[in-house]
Amino acid sequence: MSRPSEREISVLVPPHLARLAPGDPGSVGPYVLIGRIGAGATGTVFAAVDPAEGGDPLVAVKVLHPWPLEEQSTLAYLHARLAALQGTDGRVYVPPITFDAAAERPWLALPYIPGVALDGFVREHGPLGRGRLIALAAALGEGLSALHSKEVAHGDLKPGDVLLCASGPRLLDCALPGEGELLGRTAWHWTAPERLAGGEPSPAADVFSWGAIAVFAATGRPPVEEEGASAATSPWLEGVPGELRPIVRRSLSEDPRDRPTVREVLGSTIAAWESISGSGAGPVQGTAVTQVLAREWRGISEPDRLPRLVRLGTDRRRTSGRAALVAGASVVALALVGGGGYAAYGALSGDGAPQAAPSPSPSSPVPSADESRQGPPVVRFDPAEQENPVEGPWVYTRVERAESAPATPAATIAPATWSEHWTPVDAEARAEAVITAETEVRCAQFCVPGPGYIEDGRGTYEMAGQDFIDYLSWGKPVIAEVEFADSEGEGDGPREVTRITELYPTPAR
Ligand SMILES: Nc1ncnc2c1ncn2[C@@H]1O[C@H](COP(=O)(O)OP(=O)(O)OP(=O)(O)O)[C@@H](O)[C@H]1O
Repeated sequence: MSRPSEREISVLVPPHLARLAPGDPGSVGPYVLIGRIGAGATGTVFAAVDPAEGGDPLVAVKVLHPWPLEEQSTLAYLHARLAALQGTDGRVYVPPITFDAAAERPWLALPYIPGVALDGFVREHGPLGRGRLIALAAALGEGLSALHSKEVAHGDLKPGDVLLCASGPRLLDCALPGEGELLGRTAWHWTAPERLAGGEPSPAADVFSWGAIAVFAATGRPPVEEEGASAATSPWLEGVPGELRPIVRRSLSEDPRDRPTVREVLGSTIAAWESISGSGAGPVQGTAVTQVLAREWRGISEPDRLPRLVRLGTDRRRTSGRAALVAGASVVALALVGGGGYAAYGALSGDGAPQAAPSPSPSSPVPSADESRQGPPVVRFDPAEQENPVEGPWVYTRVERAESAPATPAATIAPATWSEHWTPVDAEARAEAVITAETEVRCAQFCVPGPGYIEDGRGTYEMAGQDFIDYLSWGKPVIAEVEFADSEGEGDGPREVTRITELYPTPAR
């Protein structure tokens, strides 16, 4: 990494790094934010640099959504959980480098992991072969074992939390406040029944998720495709290699007491590997898991990072706590604009120069009741209503903005609450839509940003149809304008959607 001047550093950034959005902070704690990596149910993940870091300065900073964090007791729980994670063995699990649970918007910083998420990898390349599958299963067992030895359970393990890197799989994340109530909608394929019923994170629930992920990695499908079906008797176990099937089946037991411990999972996985490789410890030094990875983990290529010059500005003081959000010279201006709640902003462009802020929207991004009745229909996609959230067709309901909705969108509106401000035009009338790879999707600020921010006055990003389908699987009802291929009206059968534009208010800061 070269340092051309005190105020500029060269950073290798992730490919397709999305620009910061209006309203994003320019810095968080000591970190200067340079783009958006993605977003999930609990927060937005930014690529950031630590100006004081001499080596590779790239980190991932997750800024948490505010709505579950209003109670002091929740913040105390968050602090305790992040503190416990910090000391975890980082060979597989990725623990936070640092965090601030007392900040106005609590955040945590993690090492940047240059991997490919398991769900995307399987979607693109198909199920993992037997050797690589066993290596994945062993590494995840080791990651969970490291967490459990610190008396922390992950609580929200899903394929998107597993990054496949050249050196082996890495395990991200853990359940954060607010996530429990979303699990039934966002992650029921991967979540133990007792946790879906409101139980706390536990090692036994993590073992269930381990089994569900193993099935997915082996077959390309989750172990259950219908909510409420028993994972342990699912026919999809048939695609799991025979050596792993018994331990995977036990892991998916309904009753947590019937599940193996993580130690048993690891033991059985290593035994499965020995049975296929025909040998125990070989010339490779290290733990059994290291040996499995060394033999079986080949051919995963990480996305190339791209060089970018990042200008750090003059204010390089370390800031913390509640003052952190607007510090840092990469922020040109951060000004709330009345009504629409947009903020002028300055993101760093590829050459490191601050970009001009986009013009504030002259009107609210939230359409008024009248506006919502003009133009394309506004509909609600509710993940809870989807029979097949993976393959569709996707059920939707025509909605209109409720009279009770707050006049200004700048108020704190959590995603769940936001959709309640829209009422069905006809409560009985549900229809089905087909979303394809060709469907144009404009997703609002809350979602995982795609390659391009669209200056349409609504703070939307361009995404692919598949991204939108994934987005729905987070479990949050989505309110969106839709345009159909058959613009003339609703015939029989699902209608093909040509464009989806999510409507979402500017998040409160
Ligand atoms: N340390 C990291 N290095 C690289 N990418 C990361 C890192 N942490 C998260 N990401 C990526 O950022 C995106 C958003 O992550 P996030 O954890 O918010 O997603 P999620 O697991 O779907 O959400 P949640 O944890 O809120 O349920 C994902 O694509 C994830 O792979």
